[in-house]
Amino acid sequence: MKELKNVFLLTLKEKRDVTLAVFFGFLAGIAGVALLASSGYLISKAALTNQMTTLVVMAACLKLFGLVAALSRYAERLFSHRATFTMLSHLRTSFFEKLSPQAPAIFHKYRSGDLLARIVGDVESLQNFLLRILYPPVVLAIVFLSTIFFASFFSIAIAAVLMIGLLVTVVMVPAIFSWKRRKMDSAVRESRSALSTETAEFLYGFRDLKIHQQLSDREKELTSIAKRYSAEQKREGLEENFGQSLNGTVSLLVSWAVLGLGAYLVASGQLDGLYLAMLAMISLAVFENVAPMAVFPAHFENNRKAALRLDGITEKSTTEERRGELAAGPLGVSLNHVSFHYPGELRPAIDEASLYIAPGTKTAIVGPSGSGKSTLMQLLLGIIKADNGTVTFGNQSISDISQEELWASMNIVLQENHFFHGTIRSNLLIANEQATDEQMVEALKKVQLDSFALSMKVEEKGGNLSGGEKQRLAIARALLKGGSFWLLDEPVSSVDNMTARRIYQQLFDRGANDTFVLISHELAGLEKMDQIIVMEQGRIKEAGSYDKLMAQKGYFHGLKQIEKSILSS
Ligand SMILES: Nc1ncnc2c1ncn2[C@@H]1O[C@H](COP(=O)(O)OP(=O)(O)OP(=O)(O)O)[C@@H](O)[C@H]1O
Repeated sequence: MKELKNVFLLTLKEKRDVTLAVFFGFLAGIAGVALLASSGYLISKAALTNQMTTLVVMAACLKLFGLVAALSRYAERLFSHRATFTMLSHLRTSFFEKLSPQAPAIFHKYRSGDLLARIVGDVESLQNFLLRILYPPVVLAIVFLSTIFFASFFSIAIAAVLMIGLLVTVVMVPAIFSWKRRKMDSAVRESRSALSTETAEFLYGFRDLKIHQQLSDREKELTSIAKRYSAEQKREGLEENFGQSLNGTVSLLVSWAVLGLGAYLVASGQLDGLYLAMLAMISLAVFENVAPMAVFPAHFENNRKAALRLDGITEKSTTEERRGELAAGPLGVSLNHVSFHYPGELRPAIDEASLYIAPGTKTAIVGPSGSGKSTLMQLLLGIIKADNGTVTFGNQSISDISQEELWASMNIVLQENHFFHGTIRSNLLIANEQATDEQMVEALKKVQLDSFALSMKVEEKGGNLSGGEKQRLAIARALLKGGSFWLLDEPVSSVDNMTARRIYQQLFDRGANDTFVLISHELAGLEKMDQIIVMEQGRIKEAGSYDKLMAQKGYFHGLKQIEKSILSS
């Protein structure tokens, strides 16, 4: 039950609506009982006596109870649904607030389809928390107890039968179904998540699957997952129907028992025959309210699992508050014996790395593919957290700095950069909403994209731009940002050498006093860097200026020789 504590607290934020929903739910239920009770009484009275005044009063009561029942049901629906939708909006907001600090590292752990299934499906499942879990048992209990109390004035035995009926339909049957559902795994939820995940993979990889003639195989796989999902839904539906039927049967049996017992009591002179029809009708009416309890176990278990899965994503995110402030001006950064393992990997991607990047200097990080350069970048960005060791900006540990503050001071260009459907202008404004057209045109010029008009259309994911154009547009975006710490992960790998050099020149001229950290496969042109850090298998092999590393005749020198021999052959 503790899994649902958070949803419960969010629902309680809507105390007023919840209380009104319970009140009107009770009123609708009790008015329904009163309606049938008075009609039973009316029928008996009409059959056994001829007091017109009583009949007229009872007929008026019938109308009144009918009206109250209908209006109260409307009010109950109104307040309960309003509370539910407000609670859902609180839930989405609080979930998103917990989730967003974990992005983009969260994709190391969850596939995007699975996340979508959780964000949409599981949050939606929780809309049933108030409507089907929290208040139906409360309303039902009050309606039932009031009815049993009323019936006890006429016959204690009939009140006891109603009480037994209550215990069976509200406690026993749901408890048995709850226990059964707990034993079943959450197959529907899991197959829904599998369907969503595989559909996302299918859509992302559609082109490649088509090229490799794997489309039909994947389609078959997807169809079988979809069928499994339908089958699980059907099984769940049947289970719910069975619960409802069982509860309905028990309710009718109880009504029969009331009638039979009532008839016996009338025959033995212990009950006035005038009340027999009324008590039988009461029993029929009160058990009508029991129907929601049949689906209670299904909804309870669904909600419990949904809350558990949502908590699973966000449990680590209730992180400590980060209060540290970054110093003004260009930043320096140091790593002290930092290690990092990707989850489930044996080999560390970063192994005991220590380095210092002074403020206002230019550092290149080089090394073979897979040596840990991008992982190091992610550590500097705070996207992933070191398992051991410390990352410090100025004199602040990265764990004390809020991600927003850190990123606000950085100009970041990654290997892959996202572009939104829109125009060049709208994509540039992401970096700086205040940027003027002149500044944007100037930035485009600096990355040799003078031919681009600001109004030029950009397709989804920059589909109409070449790889090199996308990289240059990303650099233009970074130029507009105005931070003083540059993190560039192979920013011009798809750009021709001549253009790449011009762009670097522009960047270094523009940020003469800024700190640059550049990841590169290219060993040419590193003479201008203040420091070169050479990585291999997650370790820092060497660090120093170009001249120092060449004079040292170590690893970097070796790489340069290999490069030279390849170029000359
Ligand atoms: N999300 C991940 N999960 C598990 N292992 C990963 C993940 N990302 C990278 N790795 C592993 O970590 C190691 C370092 O990868 P990283 O991307 O940092 O290398 P790199 O030097 O940037 O490579 P490249 O030059 O090819 O971009 C590699 O062995 C890689 O397989």
